[in-house]
Amino acid sequence: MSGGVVVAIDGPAGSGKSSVSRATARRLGFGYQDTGAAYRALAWSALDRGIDTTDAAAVIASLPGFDYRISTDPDHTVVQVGDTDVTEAIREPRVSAVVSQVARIPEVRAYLVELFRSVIRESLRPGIVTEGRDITTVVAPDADVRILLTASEEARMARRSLEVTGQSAEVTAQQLSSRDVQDSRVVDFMNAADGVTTVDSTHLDFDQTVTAVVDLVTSVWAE
Ligand SMILES: Nc1ncnc2c1ncn2[C@@H]1O[C@H](COP(=O)(O)OP(=O)(O)OP(=O)(O)O)[C@@H](O)[C@H]1O
Ligand SMILES: Nc1ccn([C@@H]2O[C@H](COP(=O)(O)O)[C@@H](O)[C@H]2O)c(=O)n1
Repeated sequence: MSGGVVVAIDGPAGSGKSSVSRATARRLGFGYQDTGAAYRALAWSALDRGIDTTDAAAVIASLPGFDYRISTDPDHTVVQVGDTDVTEAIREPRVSAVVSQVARIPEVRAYLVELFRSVIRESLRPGIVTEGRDITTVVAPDADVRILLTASEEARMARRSLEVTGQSAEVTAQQLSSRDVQDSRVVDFMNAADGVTTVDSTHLDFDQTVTAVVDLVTSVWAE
């Protein structure tokens, strides 16, 4: 693992993992790794190449040609597949709708877990915040700080609806909920594993949530 502080954050869709992790990394001068971006980029790439995302063998066959890059600078997160900047495209509802289909394939998970670990190992900053669904349990179970970031389904849906334009709040809420149902068949990100601290942001505003996470990290860092 990295010589710096490793912070692992998991949680359901819309719990604030990416925005809170990025803000935490900024405050602490750490790197930031969004692992969902890799699953999204693989799903985007499959759609782009006309690969059926329900065809596990075809998705697995696409892995060796999957030329994925992500920067770990929290001020400048760019996601690329080959020469294409897919930073925005991977957030489109058409990608969110199929990403769980590629994420449930064990070979895909094994491949990406190794990639995530290498990013953590190669980080040159004093620490790195990595967020996703299985970071506290599979990718970095020995991380210095392990957090499950939660919020009630109502709060998560309301926050996500504020972001998504062009479709009704009901459709957005339904997509978020169905993605969680599919994803939780593969990894448990609703319950904190042993040694993982839960931060429930339901009644916290954004800054209070970031402060809660930063405080947890600095309490370990100061030791
Ligand atoms: N404590 C909070 N209070 C209010 N809004 C918040 C809070 N935490 C996060 N948000 C907002 O909620 C929205 C969803 O957050 P974010 O995209 O970081 O979630 P996520 O867990 O990464 O979601 P996904 O897994 O779907 O990518 C964002 O608009 C973010 O600014
Ligand atoms: N560690 C992870 C991270 C993500 N996934 C899958 O990717 C999807 C998109 O993730 P977001 O964090 O951007 O919402 C998510 O729905 C999972 O299917 C994963 O399996 N493990």
